[in-house]
Amino acid sequence: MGLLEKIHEPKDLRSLDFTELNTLAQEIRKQMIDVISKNGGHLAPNLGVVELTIALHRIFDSPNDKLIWDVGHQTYVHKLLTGRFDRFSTIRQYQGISGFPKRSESVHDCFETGHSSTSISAAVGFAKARDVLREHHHVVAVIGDGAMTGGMAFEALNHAGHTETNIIVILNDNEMSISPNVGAMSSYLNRLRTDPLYDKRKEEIEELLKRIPGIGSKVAKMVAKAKDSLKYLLVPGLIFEELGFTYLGPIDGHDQALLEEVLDQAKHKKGPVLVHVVTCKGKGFKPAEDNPDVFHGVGPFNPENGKIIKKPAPPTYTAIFGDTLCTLGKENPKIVAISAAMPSGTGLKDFAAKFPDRFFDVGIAEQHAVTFAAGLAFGGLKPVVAIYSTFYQRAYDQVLHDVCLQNANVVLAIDRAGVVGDDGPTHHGVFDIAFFRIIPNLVFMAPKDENELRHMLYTAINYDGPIALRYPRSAGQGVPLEEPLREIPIGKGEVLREGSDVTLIGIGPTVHTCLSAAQELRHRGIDAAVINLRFITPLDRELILYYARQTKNLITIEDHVLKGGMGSAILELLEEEGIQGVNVERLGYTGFVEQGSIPQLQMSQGLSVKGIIQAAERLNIVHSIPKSADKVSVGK
Ligand SMILES: Cc1ncc(C[n+]2csc(CCOP(=O)(O)OP(=O)(O)O)c2C)c(N)n1
Ligand SMILES: CC(=O)[C@@H](O)[C@H](O)COP(=O)(O)O
Ligand SMILES: [Mg+2]
Repeated sequence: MGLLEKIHEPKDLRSLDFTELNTLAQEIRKQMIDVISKNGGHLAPNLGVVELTIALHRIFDSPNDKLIWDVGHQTYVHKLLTGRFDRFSTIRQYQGISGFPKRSESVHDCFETGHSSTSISAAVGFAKARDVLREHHHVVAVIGDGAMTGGMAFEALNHAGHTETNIIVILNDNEMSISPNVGAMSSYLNRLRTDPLYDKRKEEIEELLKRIPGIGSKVAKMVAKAKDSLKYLLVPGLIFEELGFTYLGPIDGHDQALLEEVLDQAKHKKGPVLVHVVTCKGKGFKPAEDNPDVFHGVGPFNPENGKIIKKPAPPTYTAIFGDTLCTLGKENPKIVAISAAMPSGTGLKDFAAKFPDRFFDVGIAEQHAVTFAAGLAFGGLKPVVAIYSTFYQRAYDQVLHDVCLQNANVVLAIDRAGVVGDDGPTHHGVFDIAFFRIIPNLVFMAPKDENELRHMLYTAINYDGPIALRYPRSAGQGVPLEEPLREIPIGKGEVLREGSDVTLIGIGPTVHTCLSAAQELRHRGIDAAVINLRFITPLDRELILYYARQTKNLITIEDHVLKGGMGSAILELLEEEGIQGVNVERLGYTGFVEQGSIPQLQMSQGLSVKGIIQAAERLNIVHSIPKSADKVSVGK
């Protein structure tokens, strides 16, 4: 049995010496490589924080002291050290442990994260509560250099500094966001990391002091001891000092003894402290060290050589989006593309390479990304803002207030719309229909397959005003890509199948589940029409009302929560038009959706052929479900 299996809680770490800790670090890395090579997950971020997490759990006393992890994708080590070694092989799996902090999983997970740049705000909250309740524990936020580019982080630093709140912020600086980090903060940190002057100036000053007869060597020792005051003079960690923080660092984030010494120092300082830790993303696994972006969030791979195991599948919607934007970008020099720190995740890497002056990676700053786009639009360009659905939540006011209210000519590309799989509830894009469809002036569409995505993107580029399209984190349907690109008439759905007994209305890829269900219903003598709605706003009112009156039964199916979704919009339409005697069944999610594979989640949530048949049963238009019903489901 190795050391790791004997660690059931942080206190078990405190009896180990540095040789044993080094062995433990190796065991942790091996365990993560083994499990993530099967499950997939955030390997590189976690390999980079092994020594840091061990040190944090040795110097601080979780759960009395609060450890809050920004984004939380780097908490696998924390989970291994806080009693979840035995369940670690289930990480990110359906009904397994989460890949992010989960309060229900452990008392050591004091705050749930997943969206970036929230940790310092939460830490200030915990600290202020501690002070009001006259408690005396420590509060520590661990935030990466990427997350530090998020506006919320600055809001919190500003508040903490101003109120002199006793918190410790560990800045885990590995020069990487998902891709190489961007922005002025990143260049600033780079200067701090690599400031040759700091060491030189420190030596020069100490040499100078030693030369002063009599007192020199004593003063030199004193100054050397009071490193932090010397740093204050020398190291331009000033941005944090000016915000009221004591800045400690930069220090080697893989030097266990040094980490513990500095964390202990930070623990005894008054007021807000920022410890600048320099780490290597992917440390200890060469393929991940060499390609930290690829191994940031990785699928299954060969643990021997890091070779990614790719399953044959049609191109993803994201890939088709990126390719099409490059094609359109060649023809139209006004097209510019914006990413919030996720150029590869959003398929914009090729566009960035082909049109470097027309691509902007703004860092983890979705709010800025959207309003920046509005500025670009009124400046005469055609901006396309590609952000995951879940991260668009961060920029809601900017979409409403800065884009739609003033009709800015902006394209909102909403990637990862629908359940996204193993990332779980913090990342599922299942609220955007609700929060975007209510905004006036916004056209909002969803393609049924990758071919329609291309035509919709073409339509969006040629449309004058705010327009959004949502598409999932999955492979396309493998349909042939038609040329030439053509405009989709705004607000017009399409009838894929005629029928007289019930109308199945899908939006996006759920249309394919409707088509499969219609086949199944036909075997029971039920004649189902299938509509590809295409537009959430403006709704194709005429089409919906015609089929509502004709079949008297509607079943809507959306990869989205029911509340405020596409089905709600159709109910509102029937009510506005005073339509009576039409039965409606809506399929979608009733709340937060857990983690698991996309098909698993859609099946378990009733977004499947079986789900539609059961809905038809509830409408009393079909009476039994043979076993074969549930073989097919939406998405891949
Ligand atoms: C609001 C928000 N936008 C985007 C993301 C996607 N995302 C997850 S991790 C990450 C990069 C984080 O970089 P950093 O904080 O430096 O952590 P590292 O992975 O380098 O340890 C991004 C952009 C997110 N989780 N939240
Ligand atoms: C932790 C985080 O928010 C990102 O790494 C996210 O997991 C990426 O999602 P995709 O894998 O869908 O690009
Ligand atoms: Mg980083």
